[in-house]
Amino acid sequence: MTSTTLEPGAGVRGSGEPPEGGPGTPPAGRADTPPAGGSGGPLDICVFCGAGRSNSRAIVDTARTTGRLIGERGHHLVYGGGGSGLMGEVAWAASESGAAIRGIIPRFLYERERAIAAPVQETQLTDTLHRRKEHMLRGSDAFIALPGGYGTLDEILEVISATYLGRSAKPLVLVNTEGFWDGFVSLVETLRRYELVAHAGQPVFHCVPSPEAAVSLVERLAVPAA
Ligand SMILES: CC(C)=CCNc1ncnc2c1ncn2[C@@H]1O[C@H](COP(=O)(O)O)[C@@H](O)[C@H]1O
Repeated sequence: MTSTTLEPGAGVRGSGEPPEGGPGTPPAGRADTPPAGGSGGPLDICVFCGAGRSNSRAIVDTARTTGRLIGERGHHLVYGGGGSGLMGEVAWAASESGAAIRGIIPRFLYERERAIAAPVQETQLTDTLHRRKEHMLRGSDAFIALPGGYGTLDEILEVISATYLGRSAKPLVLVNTEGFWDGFVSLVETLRRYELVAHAGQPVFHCVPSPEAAVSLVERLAVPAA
């Protein structure tokens, strides 16, 4: 059974068949003890990751493991709605382990990112990338970022900005497979060193070595919506 939530003016699309084929812990956004969350209920976990597939076996495995864990632990997946690349890997693994899945995708990306091949139960079509991010931020309890490209960076910075400006308290956890995020963490340290960003009231992001650590951390920090 699939359903699609629409923005005004958006077209209805469904979901379809499966796609083809199926280190370290750098300093987090901040080192202080995070606030207690974790009521133990199911979370709407939004996963940001690449629409491409990556040439790294470890990164593809990270995507699959993240999706699998979300389903196995009884959580729901919110993601960018694509059916190919790392997004497709997360979604199919989550689906195979029983997760409810909501895909949020701009209409203009629906075909390009093979949303028809994604195992979503609910597809939300938006008019713009901006609206997609708004829905992801508002409709999720926590965010896990896997390796990705410009779009993933954009999504991460959207959450970081909202947290930094005190407009969100939802945790963001970066999965640092093969040190993928080391350069990003280092850039943030540079911004701090030059006093162009300050410490926010809470960590603006966390960085962990594995999907297991990421899911455990969001379970501890996130507060499910009532
Ligand atoms: C430099 C910069 C931040 C550019 C902003 N560019 C973007 N902004 C928002 N979403 C995007 C952007 N580029 C790609 N996306 C979308 O974000 C998702 C992840 O993209 P990516 O593979 O990480 O790439 C894909 O659905 C992709 O189509």
